[in-house]
Amino acid sequence: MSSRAGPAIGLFGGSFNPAHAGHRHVADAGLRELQLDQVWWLVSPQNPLKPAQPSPYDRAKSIASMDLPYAMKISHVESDLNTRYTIDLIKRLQEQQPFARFVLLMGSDNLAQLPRWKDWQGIMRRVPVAIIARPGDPVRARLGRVARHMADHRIPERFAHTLKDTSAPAWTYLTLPFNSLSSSALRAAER
Ligand SMILES: Nc1ncnc2c1ncn2[C@@H]1O[C@H](COP(=O)(O)OP(=O)(O)OP(=O)(O)O)[C@@H](O)[C@H]1O
Ligand SMILES: O=C(O)c1ccc[n+]([C@@H]2O[C@H](COP(=O)([O-])O)[C@@H](O)[C@H]2O)c1
Repeated sequence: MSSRAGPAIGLFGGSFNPAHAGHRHVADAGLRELQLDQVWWLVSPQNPLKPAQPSPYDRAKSIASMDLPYAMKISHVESDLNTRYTIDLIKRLQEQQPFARFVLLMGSDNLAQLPRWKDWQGIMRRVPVAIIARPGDPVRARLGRVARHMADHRIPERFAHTLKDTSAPAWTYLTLPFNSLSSSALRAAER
């Protein structure tokens, strides 16, 4: 690690419609397993692959109600920068904070979906990525296109704490005990 290395920051993007304990499980893994200094809950203004979402400021209220530790913060930087695609956000953040060590956090459903994201290979070249196992189809995610393509760059789970100091491309897959919550299940229960 360079002596000029800045804080290790987990970028945890989501729709959070609403936020729930499954999200907290991912953010906690960022602090505990990955030993990041901070985790930013990035409220996506509009996931390009999802139907229209309520206002990000309304969705953020459900995050705020969770009483987050000091090392976690809620961020509207995607609204402020007017970015919608993760690659564009990462480029802007890396310009703004060249010494920060950004790590992208996501659940395993998003690993399976990653090939549909704008310039996903560019994302992998720019930031280390941590995948947190999620019930559903984790085997497909683990053995899917991204995992095969990036097999040589995978860090074993027992070395996950080194991910933040590893140059991209690098990724790890955390097989923590599952958390089975989802926003869609919560929305369905409310109807
Ligand atoms: N229970 C969970 N375990 C692991 N990762 C999760 C869990 N719930 C959400 N995530 C991850 O958190 C990020 C944000 O997810 P999102 O806000 O879309 O919630 P969601 O529960 O997946 O929503 P929906 O059910 O509406 O698709 C994604 O990377 C997703 O994979
Ligand atoms: O960049 C993309 O093409 C892209 C496509 C789909 C989702 N994302 C991002 O993935 C993150 C998780 O989204 P979601 O809706 O699954 O919570 C959020 O930060 C989105 O902006 C990004």
